[in-house]
Amino acid sequence: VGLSKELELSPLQLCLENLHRTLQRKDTQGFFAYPVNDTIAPGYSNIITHPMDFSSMKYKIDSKEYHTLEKFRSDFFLMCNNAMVYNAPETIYYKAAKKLMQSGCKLLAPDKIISMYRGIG
Ligand SMILES: CC(=O)c1cc(-c2ccccn2)c2ncccn12
Repeated sequence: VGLSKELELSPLQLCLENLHRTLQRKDTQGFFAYPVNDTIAPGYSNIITHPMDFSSMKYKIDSKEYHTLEKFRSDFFLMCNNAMVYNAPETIYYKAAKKLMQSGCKLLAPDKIISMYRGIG
């Protein structure tokens, strides 16, 4: 039921859901919504050893795989970095990743993370 579902989410999870939603909203073209596959990106799985995308991050939040904000933060930067490794600088994907990373830097700045823990703790 609705309320009991809500209560299942720990304070950390609520914080992670919030950060995830805020960051995903910035991906207006949806380039980072789902795993990149080799059909749309030839050779992707040979070049990128640790793929990451917003849907995988959401799954990790819901399955309580993130025990700290730092783990969530590193997955977010992994996702952006992968796009800046695979795609050439002049591509729309590289530019979108760079912009998304800049938003993430602000939202996930260490001092912001600390104040979030203060808020949770
Ligand atoms: C994130 C990324 O590297 C990416 C997303 C996509 C993408 C994602 C959704 C729809 C279309 N393209 C993509 N296509 C070709 C090469 C790279 N990409």
